[in-house]
Formats: sequence, structure tokens, C-alpha cells
Amino acid sequence: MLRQQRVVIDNVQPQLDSGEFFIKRIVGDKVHVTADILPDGHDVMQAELLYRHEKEKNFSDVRMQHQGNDAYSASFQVKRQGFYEYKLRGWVDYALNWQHGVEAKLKDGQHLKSELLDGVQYLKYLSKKVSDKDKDRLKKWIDQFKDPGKYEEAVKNATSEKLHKWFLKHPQRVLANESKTLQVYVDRKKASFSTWYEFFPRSSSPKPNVHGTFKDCETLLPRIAKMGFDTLYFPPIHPIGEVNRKGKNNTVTAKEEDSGVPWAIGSKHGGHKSIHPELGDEKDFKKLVKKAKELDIEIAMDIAFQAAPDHPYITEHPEWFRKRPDGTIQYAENPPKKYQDIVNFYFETKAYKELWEELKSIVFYWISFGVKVFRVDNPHTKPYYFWNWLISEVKKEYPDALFLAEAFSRPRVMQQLAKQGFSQSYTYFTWRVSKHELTEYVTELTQTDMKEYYRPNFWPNTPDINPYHLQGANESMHIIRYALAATLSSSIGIYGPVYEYMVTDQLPPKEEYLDCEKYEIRHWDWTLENNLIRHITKINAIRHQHPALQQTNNIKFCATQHDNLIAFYKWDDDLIDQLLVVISLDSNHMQQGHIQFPWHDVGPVYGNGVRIKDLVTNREFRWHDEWNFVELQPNVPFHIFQILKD
Ligand SMILES: O=P(O)(O)O[C@H]1O[C@H](CO)[C@@H](O[C@H]2O[C@H](CO)[C@@H](O)[C@H](O)[C@H]2O)[C@H](O)[C@H]1O
Repeated sequence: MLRQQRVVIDNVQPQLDSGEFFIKRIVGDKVHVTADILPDGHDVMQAELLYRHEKEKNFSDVRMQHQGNDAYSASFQVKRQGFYEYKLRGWVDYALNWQHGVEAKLKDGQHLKSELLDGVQYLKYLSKKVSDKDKDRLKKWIDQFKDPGKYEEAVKNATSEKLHKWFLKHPQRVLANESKTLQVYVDRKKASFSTWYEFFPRSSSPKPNVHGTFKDCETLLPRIAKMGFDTLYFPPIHPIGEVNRKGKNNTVTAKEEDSGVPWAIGSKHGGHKSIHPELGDEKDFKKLVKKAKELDIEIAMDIAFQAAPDHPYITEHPEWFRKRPDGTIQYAENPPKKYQDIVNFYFETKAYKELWEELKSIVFYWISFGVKVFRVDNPHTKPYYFWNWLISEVKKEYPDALFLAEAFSRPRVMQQLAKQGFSQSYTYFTWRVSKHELTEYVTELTQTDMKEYYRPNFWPNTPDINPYHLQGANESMHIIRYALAATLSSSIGIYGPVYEYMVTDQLPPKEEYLDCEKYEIRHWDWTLENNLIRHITKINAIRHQHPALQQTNNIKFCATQHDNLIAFYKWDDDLIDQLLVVISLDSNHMQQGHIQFPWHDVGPVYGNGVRIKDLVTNREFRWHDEWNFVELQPNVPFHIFQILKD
């Protein structure tokens, strides 16, 4: 291919897999773009960053700044939800190059007659761009450039700041080269800052042995809001299959009174667009969504694309399921786990278009109830391109819809789902316990290109995972795990009330809960209070007040004297909110030691060191030294220090 351009644009960042996937941001963020941009030889060049929202016709541009060593950078702010495009353009700027040459030769004492004549062409071009008043001025300058008798004035004007500014403002962009066009998807803030609370609506009744209802859930909303949660996630709320229903503790045969697993969706009462009759009806659900919104809580629904053997789809659309040679349908598996009470959809069916459309219509159906947040069950067992299609179809109409991928799978699988469009992802935090494990994992999430597309959501527990370190764990361990999740990641969630009440009985030898609510209705004393709940409430309040905790990527781990203390520095993009978090990883003993204060990152500090305010106790200290002493007791095993520079 013949190319005349003289400027090469290389190493454009951020970008994912050569632009195959989009990066992600939230409204108000800046996209900082860098690249190596270089012409051959020594000529002066210019480069600009071009960007536009998908609904805009024209690109806006911002000039890139040279950072030395042929590296250029510029930023743009994303102000609306949806896709933005961005690309870079570079050119040898002959007008600026001419002016630069004139200045250099003058310094060298050379006479510039022919250079001035050469410059006339650039002034003529400018004349077409400037105001009428400036046109007259330029005409005068052109006459001077041609008149040897006006040499002094001509040279003065040729090197003037005014002309330089005009050249910058009106570039000719001769043989400009352009990079590939890249994309960034912009979500609302909740995509990266959210505090989830999960409970089973059927366990919401204040009375023992009574099935909970949406009306009962309504009465729990003020409690959940008071604790500082903004997203209330319900496991599936649809009719539960009666065929092959599972019993308590995952037994494969249910007793008459067993209520089944909510993820086994569909029965004679309906399927994915119906509500389990004992929870209430559509009107009750709509009311609950509305009441929650009034308290700044969004209801998150579970999207579990699978069917109980008695789901209406099985008889109405047998072509959506794969039959074995003996005519039966294979139940679902996620080896070694067996889900005898559900069957999977057959995504490769010839009738895939109808199937995919129907699944899409389920999401749209619940959006019509005011639900915009979805936790997607087992997305890794359905095709990636299905999710890409579904999420983009939904977001075309509802850019504020958010999807959390419940995939605890292989790292590349989890990453791929995020690349294909999931707004948030579950993580391995649930199993990262030691200082080394936590540091390594968070560093991977925030310092590799994962930071561009993978928005982690840290859960200390889920109904599926009762991690070994929480089994039989004391209150301190629960506080530690919550404090870690809530300060390391801007999106977090707990499966309550199991978590707040520290119910940790395990089903040996697995990481599962005994008498888990997946298989039975439980009764909780929803009025209970304890030290852990107070800490959760306090931590959530601090998260809401501190932008540094509303993002995940600005984090730097600090050295600590020993491994029972983990410390990290967090800041917001404007460096207005700066925090230092210190957490003890020992739930049984007091821990004390020195931690290294991040003086170099905190920025200039004048006068009397820094004022350190403990946001939990409100106590203040003044620190001057590099290494500072902390002491943490098991009952309050963390500090969230605000760094104040007065
Ligand atoms: O396989 P995962 O660990 O990702 O688990 C998720 O999907 C499971 C299947 O939907 C779901 O499992 C629960 O529901 C099943 C269907 O009713 C039932 O057979 C399982 O015993 C039950 O755990 C799991 O909760 C979800 O997180």
C-alpha cells in the first residue's frame, strides 16, 4: 500500500485488543489518551485527539501535548451515557515548522529573504480563516514579507506569538494520518459504585414458618437503607418448578413441604415473566420497586436462563431444548455440581433467533417494572456472543441498564464476559485472605488492562459460598472481611442476613451453608442489632461521603511492618479526597506495628506534617515521619484515615 503520510501513530492507550472491545467509563470521567506519535526527520508536528458521542455527527478535537520522547497525551470528558468514539490524528505542521525554522536561523544570525517569501503561502492560507479585521492585518504582513525594505517588521511579525497562535488555531493538516477509531462505553455511576444487599424475599416474613411476601420486603427497606445499601438483589422471584424439585441441603428428592430452589424457574404457575404466587403479584412487585426507589435503593433481579422440567417453555417450545437419543432432556451441570431440577436452553438450536428474542424480551419485560439492574446467573455457561448481543440490544434502549456477571469461573472466562459487555463482575476476593493474596489480586485488577473493562464487585459471601475463613468465624473476622471488601473495591455486596448475624454453619466438607436458604425458607429476626451491623453501617456511610472509595483503580499498597497488617492509600481523580486504610488481618489478637506513609504520592505538604483523621472514631493525629505506629484491636480491626494537609 502506498502511503504518503509522514506521521506514524503508535501505541495508542487505552485500547483493548487492538480495538476489538470497548473500554468502560462512567459519566463525568475523563478519558486520558496517550500515544507515541512521530514524523520522520526533525519537522515540527502536531497531533489531536478527536472524540464524539454516538449521537453526535461531528468529532470535537483537543490538541495533544508533547510529553517528551515522542509521547503525546490529551483527555476528554465523557458527559453522557452510551458509546463515545475516539481516535488520534497527526500531521507535519508545515506552517509551524516554517516559523520554527525562521526562529532558529535568526538566532544563528542568518538573513531570511527567501524564508519570508516562502512564508507568504502560510499567511495566505490563514487569511481565509481569520476575521475581516485580521485579514487586513495579514495582508499588510504579506506585503512586508515581500518587501526587502520592510525586513525588520517582517521578521518581527514572522516570529510573533500572534502568528504562532493563529497557526495553532488554524492548522492545514496536510497529509494527516489517523489512528484506528476506538470506543468507550459510558455508564451511569452505579456501574462502578454500588453497595449490594442480597436476601431471599420468601424469608422476609416476621412470623416463623410463614412464606415471605413483597409486602414483607417493603417493611425491610428502611432497615436496608439505614445500613447504607443502595442495591437490593433478589434471587429469582418466579414460580418454582415442582418436577425434580430439590429438598433441604441440596437433597435430590423433595418432601411435600419443601419449597424448592428459586433458580429452578417455571411451573404450572408460569415462567420467567411470572411471579411466584406466594410472594405476591405484579402490582405488589411494582410497588416494592417504587418504594425502594424512594429510599434510593434499586431492586436488582436475577436473570437465570434455565428452566425447571415443568416450565411452560418445555411443552410450548420443545425446539429450544436439546433432547438425548432416548427423548429425555439432560439436566444442567456445572461439573462437579449437578442441577437436577433444571434444564438448559439449547443456544445452538436452529430456532435460536426465536429463543434469543424470547430471552431478550424477559429483560425488557422486567425493565417495564422499573428494574434496571440485573445479576446474571451462570453467564459462563451460555455463549459469549449471546451476551454481547443481548446486553447491547438492551443498552441501545436503556443505557442505564446494568448487568452483573455471576461467573466464578476461569480468569479468562470471567474477563471475556466483561469484555463482551457485562457492567460488573464477581471476583475471587471471596477467597483472597492473606496480605499477599489480597495485594496481588487487587494489583492485577487495578494495574493491568483489566482496569479498563473489568469492574469488580467484592462479595465476602454468597448463598453458594460460605468460605472456609468465615466458617465458625467470630465477629471480628466478619468486620475485617467487610472492611476489606468495602475499601478495596467500590462495588461490594453481602448475602444477608446470614452475614450480619454471622450464621456460618457449614455443610462439610464444602464451602456451603448448612440449611442454606437456596433450599428452604428461613426465619430471621430482622430487628436484631449488633456491633457488626453498626460497623457495616458506618463503613457504608464513609463510602458515601468519600469519593476515594467510590472508585477502585486509584490504590497504592503501603509497606507494613508485618503481614497481619495491610495498608493502602486511596484517592479520587482530583486528589481532593485522600485516604489511608489500615486493616488488621488477625481476628483474634491485637495487632500493632509501623506502616509506611505514602509521602511521595500525597503531594506537597507544607508546615506541620499531615493531619490524620480516623473516620471511625473521629480521633485526630499529626504525622511527620515516614513510618508511623498503629494499633488495632479485634473489636475495631480497621482504620480509615482521612489525610488532611492543614
Ligand atoms: O454454578 P454456579 O456456581 O455458577 O451457581 C449458580 O447457578 C446455579 C444454577 O442456576 C445456582 O444453583 C442453585 O440452583 C440450582 C437450580 O435450582 C440448584 O440445582 C442448585 O442446587 C442451587 O445451588 C446457584 O445458586 C447460582 O449461584
